[in-house]
Amino acid sequence: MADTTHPSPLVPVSEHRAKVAALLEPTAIEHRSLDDCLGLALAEDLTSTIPLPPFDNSAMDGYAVRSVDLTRAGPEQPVMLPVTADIPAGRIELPALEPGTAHRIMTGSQVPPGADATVPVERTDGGTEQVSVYEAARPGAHLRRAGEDVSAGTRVLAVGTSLNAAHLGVASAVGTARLPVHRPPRVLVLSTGSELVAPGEPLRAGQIYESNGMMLAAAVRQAGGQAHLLRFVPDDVDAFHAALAPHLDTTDLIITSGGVSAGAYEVVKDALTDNGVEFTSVAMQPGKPQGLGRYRGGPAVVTLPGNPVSSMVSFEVFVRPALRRAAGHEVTLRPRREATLTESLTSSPGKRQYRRGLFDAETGTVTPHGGPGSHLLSAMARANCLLDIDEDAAEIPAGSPVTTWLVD
Ligand SMILES: Nc1nc2c(c(=O)[nH]1)N[C@H]1C(S)=C(S)[C@@H](COP(=O)(O)OP(=O)(O)OC[C@H]3O[C@@H](n4cnc5c(N)ncnc54)[C@H](O)[C@@H]3O)O[C@H]1N2
Ligand code: MOO
Repeated sequence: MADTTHPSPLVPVSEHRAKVAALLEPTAIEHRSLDDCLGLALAEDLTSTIPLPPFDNSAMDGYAVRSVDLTRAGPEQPVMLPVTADIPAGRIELPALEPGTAHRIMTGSQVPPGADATVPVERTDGGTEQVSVYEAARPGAHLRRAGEDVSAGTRVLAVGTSLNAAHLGVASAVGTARLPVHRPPRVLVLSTGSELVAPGEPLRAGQIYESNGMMLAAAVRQAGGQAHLLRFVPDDVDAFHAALAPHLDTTDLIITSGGVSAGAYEVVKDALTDNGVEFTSVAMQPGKPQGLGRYRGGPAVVTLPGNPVSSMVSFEVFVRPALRRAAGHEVTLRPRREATLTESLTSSPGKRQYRRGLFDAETGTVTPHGGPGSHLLSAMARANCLLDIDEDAAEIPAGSPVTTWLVD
């Protein structure tokens, strides 16, 4: 049973965060097909071996020409040129463009030797045997030069990049089929509490629907981890160990929620205290009761408090940055903005407070949303930011600058 007789001194948020970060090593590097890399972190710089574009090509559908042949062309005095070749995209062998002639050319097609401009088809009569051109062309007009985007040997993606659609696009464009990426950390998410009922089941007196498990598993996935949700471990120490046992070899991090405060039935605390996990109280609201360690010397463990807002805020403050770092991401923190508070706030001195809020990017203001209560889940679901309020603050007047973390 949990020992409630010796409350420990409050640990600063920064200290607990550093300890959680130190629990997780960077995950292994795997070479994955691009199709399987979205959202993962690149493990090495990607350098292009080819230029982009790989060859000079036309930016428009029209006619490849020599600009000197068109110096006198105008709307009233078209210059007529014989069309001596057709160049669809992908044509490899190209005839040279002889003086006084034009080649019909398509967007992306190679520019034939001798041509120095493209005339868009709209500036011509569109002829296929011969073409009347109604506009002069400056040298280089509507051409895209080899290497204009990327020259061979340059870095196109940096190690630590969180791969998005454009990154995968450029990796494909330089001919990469597979990329070295960090394997997503494997996270086991456990909920404890005999009062918990699966959503979809009937709710009896004294029961609540389980929500932390789904929420934390989703937060793990959004952070770039691979989550396995194990719900409804009953408030029983043996059942707790038995639930963990089959997953130990395939888990990097165990996240629990609930069962860590001062009550008589704190199963997480009771099961983990002599099995590698240390429990502390952090100078933070919400999210005071916390724990961390290694389960029997194996996977890392972070125990989060059961109140839903406490669980989620603790995940944001402690777990998300550590997971992102272990998964190799250069950017581990949420975007932060200094915003002007629209209404006054009170806080508990001695505890760093994280309130939920609505950040308005247009006005640069932030409005607290919902009260400080750690059961106010629906207010958190409507919020778009956390207000990071200093440990020493007691009252923050409207108009004060406050650091906000933008969450999604
Ligand atoms: N005497 C004291 N009581 C409490 C203290 C304290 O210092 N002394 N701390 C309070 C604070 S702060 C928090 S936070 C909570 C943390 O409690 P636990 O981590 O032990 O969580 P539980 O007691 O199991 O549950 C708290 C609350 O959250 C609900 N819950 C739990 N798990 C889930 C879940 N998976 N899905 C939805 N809701 C869940 C649970 O039903 C309770 O309502 O302790 C305070 N008490
Ligand atoms: O830590 Mo509790 O989170 O204040 O409700």
